[in-house]
Amino acid sequence: MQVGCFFYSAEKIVVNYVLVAHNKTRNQSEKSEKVLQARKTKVTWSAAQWQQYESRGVQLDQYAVFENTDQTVAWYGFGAVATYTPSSPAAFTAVAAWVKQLRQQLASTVSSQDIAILGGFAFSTPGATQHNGWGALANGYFMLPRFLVKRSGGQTELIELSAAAFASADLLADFEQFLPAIVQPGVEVDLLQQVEDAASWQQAVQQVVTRLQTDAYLQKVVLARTLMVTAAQPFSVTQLLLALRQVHTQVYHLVLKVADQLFISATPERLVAVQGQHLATAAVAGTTARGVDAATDAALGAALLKDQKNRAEQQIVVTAIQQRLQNLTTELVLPARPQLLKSQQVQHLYTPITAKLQPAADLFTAVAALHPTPALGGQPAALALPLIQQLEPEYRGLFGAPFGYATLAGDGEFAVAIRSMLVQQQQAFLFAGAGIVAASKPAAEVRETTLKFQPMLQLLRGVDHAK
Ligand SMILES: C=C(O[C@@H]1C=C(C(=O)O)C=C[C@H]1O)C(=O)O
Repeated sequence: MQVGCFFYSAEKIVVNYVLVAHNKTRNQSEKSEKVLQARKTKVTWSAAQWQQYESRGVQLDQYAVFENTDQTVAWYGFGAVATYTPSSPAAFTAVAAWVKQLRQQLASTVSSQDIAILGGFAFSTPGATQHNGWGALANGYFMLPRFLVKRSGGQTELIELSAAAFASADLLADFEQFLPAIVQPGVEVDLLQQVEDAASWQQAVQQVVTRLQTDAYLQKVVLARTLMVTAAQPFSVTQLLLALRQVHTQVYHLVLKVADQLFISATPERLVAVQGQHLATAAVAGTTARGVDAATDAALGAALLKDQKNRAEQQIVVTAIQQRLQNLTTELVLPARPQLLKSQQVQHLYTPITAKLQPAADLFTAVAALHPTPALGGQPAALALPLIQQLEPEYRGLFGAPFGYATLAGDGEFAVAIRSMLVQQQQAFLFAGAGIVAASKPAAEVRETTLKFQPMLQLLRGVDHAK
């Protein structure tokens, strides 16, 4: 299905408009004082109408997008009723507690399945001097949107959330009123300058390889590098999002805009999805290029499936995920051999994994157990993460971290925010990493990360040049 197409029933139905707390939540609501109002309506917007709403929405101080890889589930957040920056090392527990608190404050018959927070965690806790360009996003950032658009099961719904009375009785009119009137124009930008750290990064990779060859315990370290791109004019958020949907299909689309900072990811990698007790995750690691034609592409894929170094690199991820889910789940199911996961520029080894969550576990305990998998951190994490901290030139911020949505009912999905960048006015910081093992060749890892910059570079070059 094309992104941005909303051709559903022509009728507008206001499902809920409830202003009083129900009994169950009254005590907690009184304690936390605020009461969260919610109402929703089914919507039937055309693609053009949706595009208009989005290009107005991106001018708000907060805008967020989560679209899953086949575009069957999507959440969009326009503005925020509340925001949360999880600054402690216990970020996952803190966000879980925030979601619980929101659920207790909900004073509406709109289902908690239809209300979600959106946003991303930081990859790690920033050190005192490590914030670099991340600013307000340095610790991760979550929002409970003021207006949510939810797309799932072939339907699109608009949900309004408010801590005060609604502006009018008409939800759609409130939405129209809330959005800035002017559509952001799409401007052509010239990429002026690219600053990369390939040479020094290659040396860091060599250091890691030496360490891997001499340290009996260290198996894998994922090292990332950055590319800074500066343009003559500020990048247009609207143009970037247009290109994101146009160029990158079959991947997640993740967007978080806070004031003048914009984080974008076109990642193929799921961290974890939870629906009821059902959990789905994936081990994604090992990389090769896409071929110029079908035959070359298939040959590259077949070679990757047979390659011992890449198979070992990916098996480390599979094994770690199995171990980490052991105490949280039952009925863990996974195929014996990896498959291929293909996106625009690269293909990976991929093992989908499903399991049943134990009653005491939930989406956030699963995120906490899994992040970072050895696909982004290394193995063992206790040795790999300090090396990353020491050798990487830049703080990762949201790069490689869990980004997604969580409903107030407890379901949700987090992707691993790779193939991503932070855009601020006319500057963009791109991130790309590669799993290093004892058999890695530093020059090949530079080529691999150069390839992994391409998805975001394409967006910066604009829709016209993107294909
Ligand atoms: C770290 C990145 O990708 C990860 C590393 C991979 C690898 O080393 O082969 C493959 C997929 C991702 O899990 C990235 O794209 O920046």
